[in-house]
Amino acid sequence: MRIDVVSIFPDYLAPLDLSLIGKARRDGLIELQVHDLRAFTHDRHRTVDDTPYGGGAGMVMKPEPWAEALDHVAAQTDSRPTLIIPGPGGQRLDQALARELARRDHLVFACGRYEGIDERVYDYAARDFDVRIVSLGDYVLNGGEVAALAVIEAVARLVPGVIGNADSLVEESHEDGLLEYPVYTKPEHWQGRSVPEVLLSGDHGRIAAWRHEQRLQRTAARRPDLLPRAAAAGAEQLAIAV
Ligand SMILES: Nc1c(O)cccc1[N+](=O)[O-]
Repeated sequence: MRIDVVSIFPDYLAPLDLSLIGKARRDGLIELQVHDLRAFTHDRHRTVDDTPYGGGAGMVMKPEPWAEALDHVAAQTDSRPTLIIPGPGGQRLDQALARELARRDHLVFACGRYEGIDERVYDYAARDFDVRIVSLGDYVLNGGEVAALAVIEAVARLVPGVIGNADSLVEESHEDGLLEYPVYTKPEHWQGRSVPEVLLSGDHGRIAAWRHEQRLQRTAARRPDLLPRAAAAGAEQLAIAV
């Protein structure tokens, strides 16, 4: 998978050099390029914003640098990349969307700042990209970089080989609609609290059943809104939880 990110704060994406994503880049599973939007300006002040037509507070990101940046990225590929523009009005990121995006060959992230990107850029980009607006949630951020980091992590970890043990992807929260079960490690007894006996039994059938029951109970207690989707996804024994 190829990922490009365009931002006026390229250092914001530095965490993508770390941990599993960083290793995936070094292993060649993911190719990541971060581009400074100001590299696509031509004035002395490297201007990327200006006052909004119609008045109002704040500044709007100028279309010209974005057009040059997107043209630069599009020229590097024969495919039609998916352009993800993080924004509060976008499709909410969930595991299903992460899985969908993980099937794409080339993701490009346009990280807006200020009051946003000139609206004409969205239309301009549709010539070379499949444009998707994606939101982390209904709250206000100062820009798209945090969202880009979250989407990249959620998507990149689904790329085959990025997570060493693919089994760990199976019973994760939201993968089949249910939250994940509680986990424990040594010591067996800690602060007057002990590991559930079933986990020490060595009976894999009992352990699997207990873990599934825990997932059902946790989902019913913490996120009952997920139960209908879990039922549709085939999470058995939902009758116990509802
Ligand atoms: N919510 C928000 C924002 O206010 C600005 C950029 C991106 C997002 N978002 O992805 O959720």
